[in-house]
Amino acid sequence: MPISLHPRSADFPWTFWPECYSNENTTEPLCAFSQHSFAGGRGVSMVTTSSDAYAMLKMPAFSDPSILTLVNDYDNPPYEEHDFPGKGRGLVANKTLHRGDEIFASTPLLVMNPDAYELSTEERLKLAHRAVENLPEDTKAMFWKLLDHFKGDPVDDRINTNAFEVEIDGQTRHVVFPEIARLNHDCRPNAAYFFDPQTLTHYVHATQTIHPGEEITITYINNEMTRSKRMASLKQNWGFDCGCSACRAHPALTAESDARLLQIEGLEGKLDDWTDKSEATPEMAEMLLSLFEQERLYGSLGGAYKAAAMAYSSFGDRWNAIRYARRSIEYSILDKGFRDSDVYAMKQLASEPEMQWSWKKRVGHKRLAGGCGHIH
Ligand SMILES: C[S@@+](CC[C@H](N)C(=O)[O-])C[C@H]1O[C@@H](n2cnc3c(N)ncnc32)[C@H](O)[C@@H]1O
Repeated sequence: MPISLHPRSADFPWTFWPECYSNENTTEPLCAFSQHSFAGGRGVSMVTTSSDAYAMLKMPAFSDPSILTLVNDYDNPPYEEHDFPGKGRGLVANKTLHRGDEIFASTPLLVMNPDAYELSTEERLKLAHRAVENLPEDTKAMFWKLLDHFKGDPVDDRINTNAFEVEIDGQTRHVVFPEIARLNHDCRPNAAYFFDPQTLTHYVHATQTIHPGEEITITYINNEMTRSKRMASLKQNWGFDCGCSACRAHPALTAESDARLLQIEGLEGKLDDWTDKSEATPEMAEMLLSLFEQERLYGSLGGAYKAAAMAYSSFGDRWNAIRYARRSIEYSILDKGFRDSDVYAMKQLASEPEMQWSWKKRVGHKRLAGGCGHIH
């Protein structure tokens, strides 16, 4: 049953009085909070506990509105909407986008705490509907334009079709960004995204050159899996049969691609072995990079460049360690964000390789470069 939350005070930060529900499974009531002033009037609604909602208010996204001045700017977007048979609407570049160019920077219109699943379905849906109903009119209209793939409850369905799972303060949240929800999936995408929890901003950047007329795509899944696993994951979690070129390829080409992906997995394991028995060499890291390029997994190159930087560092090769650390930063920033620990570690490696724990760690290990087998 609905319950009341706090006595109303003069500095009440929400636009409406929150509607709340609880039961024997919930440790705290779950409520629908809305704030119209958020992000320059775009507004946001959250279905969460009171303690979580008030903790969010202390985050820079709420406490320092000036940090959001450059986000949600859609006056002159580098894309147009098109219809794609079999996958609905999508976005197509209307100018050349280079690697690193920003495509979106958006704040959410809905933040859902998965603890709401502890409520009865009826109460959870009441909160979700209340959260949408209480958004500013223009923002609400953006929500209703989103695709409802599963054709169930209209609010729940739009959330399930379009929400991203993100971490805010170490907690999983399901979050809806209306602009990014217009991007379709491709197992070999040309754009990557990351979420910055401090500013509650979701960024999308090009990871390779995107020519005018090309569809802008992201991956919805871990696209380093083999084709059958990728297709099963998309079907199970998103409810569609993937029709991207990597999924539609001839079985002979798919077999080659799957073999490369399995080799990537094996090499990543070897390069991550820092024991005395490690067989890792820079040549393995070069092979890993080559496989990522062949697979067109540009969004994941940050991790491969990191492995290469560390491999060279471990053999005391200063300039190759720096070269690959710089490349890792360039890619990882687009895929993991500018506050990511890998980005920070690679910045350290690029500026002072000799001071890092990996430096010369494998000097003395065998470094077999392969070759023709002749004895010279
Ligand atoms: C977040 S929405 C993307 C935008 C959506 N196409 C629209 O019309 O609003 C996700 C939905 O788009 C469709 N979709 C996205 N990528 C697809 C793909 N590669 N193949 C088929 N359908 C796809 C599926 O219906 C999926 O549930």
